[in-house]
Amino acid sequence: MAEARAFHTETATDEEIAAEAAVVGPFTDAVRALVDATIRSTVDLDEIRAAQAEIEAITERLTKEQIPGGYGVRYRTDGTGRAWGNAVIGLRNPIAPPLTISTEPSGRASADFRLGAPYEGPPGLVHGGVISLILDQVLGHAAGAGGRPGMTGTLTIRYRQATPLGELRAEAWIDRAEGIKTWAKGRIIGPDGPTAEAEGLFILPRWARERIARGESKGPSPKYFE
Ligand SMILES: CCCCCCCCCC(=O)SCCNC(=O)CCNC(=O)[C@H](O)C(C)(C)COP(=O)(O)OP(=O)(O)OC[C@H]1O[C@@H](n2cnc3c(N)ncnc32)[C@H](O)[C@@H]1OP(=O)(O)O
Repeated sequence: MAEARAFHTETATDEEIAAEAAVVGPFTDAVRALVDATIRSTVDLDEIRAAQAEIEAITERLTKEQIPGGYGVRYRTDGTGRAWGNAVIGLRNPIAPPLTISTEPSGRASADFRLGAPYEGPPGLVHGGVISLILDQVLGHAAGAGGRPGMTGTLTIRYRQATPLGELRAEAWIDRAEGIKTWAKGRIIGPDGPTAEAEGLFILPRWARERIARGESKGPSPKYFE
């Protein structure tokens, strides 16, 4: 089952996780800078060919040892977890901007972040799919923060005005809830105000409901999806 593959338990201590983060965080930032340079560099074609050979050598070095599949989410017995492969927040994912999302137990989430050249759609503007990606995550965090984690069932975005590349903010909150369903709302705010608004329905999935019913989990808590 996909969820069995994706959720791992681990015994790493705070110190071990901090030591790893101190190395892989800056490493991922370096790869992020490489992605940006891949788009924006104006060096000549011979220089690009030479750089490609060096990058391929580094990739070969890194893939000598690697895990199968995605990073998944690793949990400790205290319920804290790390989603370091996540496409929006992942510490080890250079595709992630990344967002650092603040949450409140009342079911609110927010993040200030920057989107540069790798996230472009229309010229100088953020790709609509990237906006949807970010809102999905931030709305999901709001639901989880309120103790109502879930998988996205539906996500509706209203693009009110173009979102310029650069400094942005995302905000989300729980709008209402009923049984296993939680509706969250949110928005992206640019320099000229809100650019996109979202409403999403987050559903506690059947497999999580069954785990809770079997007594294998204390209840629907954010730890499933952090
Ligand atoms: C700290 C937390 C951080 C969290 C961050 C998360 C951010 C990222 C979130 C994601 O990106 S999740 C990935 C994108 N979403 C998915 O891949 C979800 C794929 N779909 C599923 O896994 C399942 O369809 C789903 C979990 C949504 C529902 O499956 P269930 O087997 O639990 O549903 P079931 O058939 O038992 O139906 C339960 C209720 O939900 C309703 N339902 C099911 N799927 C629905 C859907 N897609 N839209 C609307 N309603 C839906 C269904 O009609 C029913 O309503 P009623 O109880 O009123 O009859």
